[in-house]
Amino acid sequence: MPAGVILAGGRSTRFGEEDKAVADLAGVPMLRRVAGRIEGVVDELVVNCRESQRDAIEKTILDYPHPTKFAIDPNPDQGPMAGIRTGLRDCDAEYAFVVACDMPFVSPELVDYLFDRAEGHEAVVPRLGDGWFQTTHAVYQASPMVEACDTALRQNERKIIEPLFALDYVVVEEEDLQKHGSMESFENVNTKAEFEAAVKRF
Ligand SMILES: Nc1nc2c(ncn2[C@@H]2O[C@H](COP(=O)(O)OP(=O)(O)OP(=O)(O)O)[C@@H](O)[C@H]2O)c(=O)[nH]1
Ligand SMILES: [Mg+2]
Repeated sequence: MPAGVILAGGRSTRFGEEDKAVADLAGVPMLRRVAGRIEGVVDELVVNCRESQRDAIEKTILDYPHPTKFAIDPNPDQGPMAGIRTGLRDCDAEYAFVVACDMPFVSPELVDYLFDRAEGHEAVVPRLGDGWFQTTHAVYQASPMVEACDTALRQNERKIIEPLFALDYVVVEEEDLQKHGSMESFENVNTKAEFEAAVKRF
């Protein structure tokens, strides 16, 4: 089975003082919820974050049913694409589902479908009706994506979409996504208000 990579190296500035990754979302830290949602479709978990976040996050995943690993950003604050690179570099599996720590409604059915679509390709990226590529809710073949990220970063390119164009990638459109899981999967929690609204749904 493939790996799950959870990105948590951001500063949660819209959220406030607290690290949203470990914020208590109706009794379960948000990152732990994300990990739990995908535990049936991955068998390895890699968490990307800064060194200073590690202890607090580690406590929340001690009971995870699969091997877990931390991929610590060598240079913090280089953006989510650098985080994807750091996380994927530490995966044992050939393919990984990369997801942000603030997507607590991630749908395992949808993730499984993205894995299915990845066969024979280097990336599978959902695109919603608004036209945005959901690069932090996507499947990548680890080694080509790491290489593509390294190339982009070397060119001082931090746009998260950029490495994709160096890969053989599949785009899964909203109409297709809707048939394979809930669109709640793509919701992300940035502010305290969004967080409180999410609490009520659990
Ligand atoms: N490794 C790493 N991950 C990041 C970085 N910036 C954002 N991320 C992650 O990318 C995902 C989406 O980012 P945002 O929703 O902007 O989260 P954030 O940056 O922590 O929050 P804001 O400060 O409010 O933008 C989250 O899982 C973040 O943890 C970064 O500089 N490095
Ligand atoms: Mg941010």
